[in-house]
Amino acid sequence: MRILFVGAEAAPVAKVGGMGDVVGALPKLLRQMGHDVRIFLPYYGFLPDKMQIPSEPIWKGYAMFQDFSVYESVLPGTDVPLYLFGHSSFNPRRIYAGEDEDWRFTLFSNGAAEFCWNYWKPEIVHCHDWHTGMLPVWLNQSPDITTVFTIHNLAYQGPWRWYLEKITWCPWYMQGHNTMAAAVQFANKVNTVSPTYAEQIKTPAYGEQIEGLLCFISGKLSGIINGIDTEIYNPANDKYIAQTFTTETLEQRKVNKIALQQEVGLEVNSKAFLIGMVTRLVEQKGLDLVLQILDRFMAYTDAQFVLLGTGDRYYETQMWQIASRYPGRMATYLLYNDALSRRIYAATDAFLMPSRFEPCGISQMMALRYGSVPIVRRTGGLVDTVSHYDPENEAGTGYCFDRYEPLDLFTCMIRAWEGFRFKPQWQELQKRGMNEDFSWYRSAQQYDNLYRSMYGLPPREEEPTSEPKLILTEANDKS
Ligand SMILES: Nc1ncnc2c1ncn2[C@@H]1O[C@H](COP(=O)(O)OP(=O)(O)O[C@H]2O[C@H](CO)[C@@H](O)[C@H](O)[C@H]2O)[C@@H](O)[C@H]1O
Repeated sequence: MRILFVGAEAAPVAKVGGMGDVVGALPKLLRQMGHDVRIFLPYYGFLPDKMQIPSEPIWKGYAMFQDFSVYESVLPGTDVPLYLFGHSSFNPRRIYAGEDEDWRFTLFSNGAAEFCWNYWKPEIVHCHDWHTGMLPVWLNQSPDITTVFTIHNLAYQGPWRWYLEKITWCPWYMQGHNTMAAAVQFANKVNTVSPTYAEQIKTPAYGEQIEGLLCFISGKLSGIINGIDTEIYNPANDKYIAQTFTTETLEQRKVNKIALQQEVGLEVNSKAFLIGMVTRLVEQKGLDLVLQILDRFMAYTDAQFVLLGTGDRYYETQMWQIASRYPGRMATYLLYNDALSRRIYAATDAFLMPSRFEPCGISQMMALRYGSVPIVRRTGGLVDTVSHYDPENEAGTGYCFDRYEPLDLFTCMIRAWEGFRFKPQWQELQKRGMNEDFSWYRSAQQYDNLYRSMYGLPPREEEPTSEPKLILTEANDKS
């Protein structure tokens, strides 16, 4: 099938969070399964630094009284054709956070619709999050193009309808008070990124005001868990970490801990219990809980803590201030850095993710892959990917708590800190996590079946995976 992915992010060239991972990884796998998948992405000002882009556009179009150009390239490291939507509003060297956000992403969606109608006609347009929410509405005009809408984050729902009516074409049949609601109504299939979250968003606690609508369309709503790129994120050959390792050579992992402690200015001590966090600093990620207990946790224990993240100024300053009270024991890095994030996954003993809500979560899968034991709140995709540690039966992969309460998080962190003293059991816990299979292959098969179902085709028989299994046996040479 011909499939066009349309989204605001695509790793490795334009990524802020997990959506970029999905748009960057899934097309590669779907192409291996025989689909002609291509990506449509804004031409951000920083992209020429990261990849080769021809100077001549392949097509010029017109939408919302604006001229735009489309450039063709290839997503680096893959064979996936990448179309870049060129317009001056995307020239700044940023992905989000501008005053013209609503306007320029509506223009981007409009450009994508024009592109499908006039240049490369796909059978399926796979849209991601509110930025692309108007596409299912407009493409409803074309019965030969079907749409899939993936919700990565329901909290961000895009511009209101009154604003859309001022700037663009809202057809007479359009329903929905913002772009997210409109997409949910008009997409042929709607999915979110884990089965648990797909159920949760039908309730008032997680539905972000559109739970009624999501219940109403539940017949076309499903949950497909994300994967991670197990080739790029592989502790056995990751060139960004000080020491590669596998489940067989877990002892060597402490070299990474020492290297990280040196790098971020923590006291060098391979026996210290080191907790890491790599995250967008936003309410979703449970930072208000962390702020309520972190000071006490640091005061009561000898643990160390390293944070890498950017986001709300309030959380940035609060975390920075706690760090200043624990020199040598807590480090806060307020920046975005992929290489450092890998070193944190590879060096920390535990990884903290106490999310208020979590559609899927990629960081906890990365942590498991690199042997960092997740401490998570049981919500959304965290329920589907981390199982509760049961020392008696030697089962489970992480420490979990249920209620969104500071005391529950505190208790859970203390339990992990205590558990870390029992080295053989801890290592088994790490190994179980590292042996979990989070490769994209399984998700790709489910997306394939979703696409097939839209054309009345039966699900494909499960084929043996062509992906290397995640059971690691031998450390590859770093070179
Ligand atoms: N400062 C920093 N430096 C380096 N790397 C950083 C970083 N901050 C974050 N990252 C990286 O960004 C990714 C975060 O992905 P998540 O899925 O955990 O959260 P996010 O909320 O962005 O994604 C949303 O979309 C995804 C995809 O569907 C869902 O899994 C998720 O639940 C939903 O909230 C990870 O790869 C992490 O390593």
